[in-house]
Amino acid sequence: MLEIKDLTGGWGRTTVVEHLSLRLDQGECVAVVGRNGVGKTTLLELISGRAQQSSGTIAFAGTDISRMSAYSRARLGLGLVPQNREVFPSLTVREHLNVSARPGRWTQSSVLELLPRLGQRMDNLACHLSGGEQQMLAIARALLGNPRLILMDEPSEGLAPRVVEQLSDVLKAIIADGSLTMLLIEQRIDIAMELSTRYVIMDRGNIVHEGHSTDVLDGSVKLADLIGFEH
Ligand SMILES: Nc1ncnc2c1ncn2[C@@H]1O[C@H](COP(=O)(O)OP(=O)(O)OP(=O)(O)O)[C@@H](O)[C@H]1O
Repeated sequence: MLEIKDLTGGWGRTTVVEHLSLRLDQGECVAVVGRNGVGKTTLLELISGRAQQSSGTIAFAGTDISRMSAYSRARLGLGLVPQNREVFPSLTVREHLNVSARPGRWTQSSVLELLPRLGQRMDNLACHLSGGEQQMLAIARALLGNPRLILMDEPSEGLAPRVVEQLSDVLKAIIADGSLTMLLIEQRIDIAMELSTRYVIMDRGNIVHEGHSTDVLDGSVKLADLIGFEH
């Protein structure tokens, strides 16, 4: 469903991702892990079309999207939940949900069933929501666009532990639903491994290691050692 070959790109003239190749199959969740600044966000932004690709190809559902605008990629079925959420402070929850809706599996009622808290906040401005609620709103908005592939950038970042647990349950439900493929950046390794079937480790703009998440969960692979975290 997504086939990235020899991808190089970054921001302006700064190259961040170099000669990276990655393949995602329909329905799987792949976790991207690695230290800060190794290019995980840039990889997602290259796929979504908001960073600048200088060479290589990105094929999505059989179409080469390398030269397409971010808007056209979204229309083809690429959804993004960006790192800083990017909700509009002066729009209400209801307005966010109305603006992003496209026909498909996810409707306003199925999204609110998954995220009931948002249903109680429909007429609140996004700027009056807590960090966790804003994250749920960013996820709701992406789901309502009914993407085939969702790119999720550090969803748990900055959230209180209790909210992180709720978020993890929401992501589990989305994956279990089976209608989506997910590429997930998540610094909480335990959550990333529970949600994903495979992981890739990035370092200096490329994938340096990959494997099955169950090997990390059962302790046969020590991910922290491979990533080079200081422990
Ligand atoms: N929107 C952006 N505009 C310009 N430069 C960016 C942008 N996002 C990231 N960068 C730069 O790209 C380089 C790689 O950062 P990136 O955020 O991709 O890494 P990361 O692995 O996601 O790290 P982190 O976990 O800290 O987010 C950094 O030098 C960063 O400053």
